[in-house]
Amino acid sequence: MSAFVLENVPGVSSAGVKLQASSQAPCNSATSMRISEASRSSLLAGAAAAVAGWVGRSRNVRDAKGVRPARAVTAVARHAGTELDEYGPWSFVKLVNGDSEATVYLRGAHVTSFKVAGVEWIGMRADCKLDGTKQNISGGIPICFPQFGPGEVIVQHGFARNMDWKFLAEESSDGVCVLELTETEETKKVWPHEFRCKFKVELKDGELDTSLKVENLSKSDCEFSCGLHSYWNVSDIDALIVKGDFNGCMKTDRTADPPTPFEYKQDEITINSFADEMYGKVLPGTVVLEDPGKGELQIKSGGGWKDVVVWNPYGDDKVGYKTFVCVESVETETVSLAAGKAWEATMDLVPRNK
Ligand SMILES: O=P(O)(O)OC[C@H]1O[C@@H](O)[C@H](O)[C@@H](O)[C@@H]1O
Repeated sequence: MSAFVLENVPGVSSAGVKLQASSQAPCNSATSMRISEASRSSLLAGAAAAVAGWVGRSRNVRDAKGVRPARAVTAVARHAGTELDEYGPWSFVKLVNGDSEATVYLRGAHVTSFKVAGVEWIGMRADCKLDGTKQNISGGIPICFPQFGPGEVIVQHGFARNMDWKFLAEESSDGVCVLELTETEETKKVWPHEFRCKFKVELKDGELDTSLKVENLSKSDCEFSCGLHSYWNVSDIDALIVKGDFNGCMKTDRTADPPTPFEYKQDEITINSFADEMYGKVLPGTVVLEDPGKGELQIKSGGGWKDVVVWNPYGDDKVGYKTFVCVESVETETVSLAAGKAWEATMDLVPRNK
């Protein structure tokens, strides 16, 4: 197995590696778009360099630990690999492992694609832009931190999803990427804490595991709420069944005025109108999306995730409501984290294609 990280290489190498990866299985439209934007001459030069392996590019290509790979980069798309692409307006990491692939943008540490044998499980909204013209990515797996939902000082769903996270090459490896976010002068204006968030995404063959760690690096306690506002790709929202340990939980219809919790008495959720619902304290646990058109997705949430929020703007064609559902792993209650302490939560995705 050879894993590598492609650094910001001027000219040929970046385009060449993307050509190799994309010619086997394009990951998403952004990848294809970037390749089509590349000049023919740099693609050809890059392709030649890739065929020749890393020879002549040893200063440009290294593995996650800084060691030159022992085999040509052309092998990476068929085995576990991790590639940083800094060619376009927003950088992203492409992970491959067997017949699985995933894409993670540095903007928001945002997973925008997870495919197994070509079947996409991540939902992207029709109004999503990956060209840098919109501050946040609409769809995918947005990380809402340090606030889930609206607020007066911090933007809706927090600032973390609107910021560029740092790719940690030294902590990443075959099929694994780790991204980091720390405070800035801007974040301190709205949330006066020093912190480190790390988001680890590990692509296995047929599974994608994520873990979010929040460390309080301040000298005093900090408070936050947090969530993965995950969008899942579905064949048809009307046919979808969401299953989980919901029977007996407290459900809040957040569109009601006032939103009053009541006991939910089923294990299934179906959606046939605008939905913004919170199912309290049903995690850690597994929620399953049963999609007659494509198979099932197990969403296994652990650690600090406690609540499930279901959101779908039913009827809104502009955002493509029919082919996605948000089933979110959330901690809606305020977490109080002492100085020097860490909070952690995991979400693992296990799809089974039809
Ligand atoms: O459009 P956003 O900010 O990505 O969030 C999507 C939706 O997320 C839901 O949780 C909110 O209740 C909606 O108000 C919001 O529109």
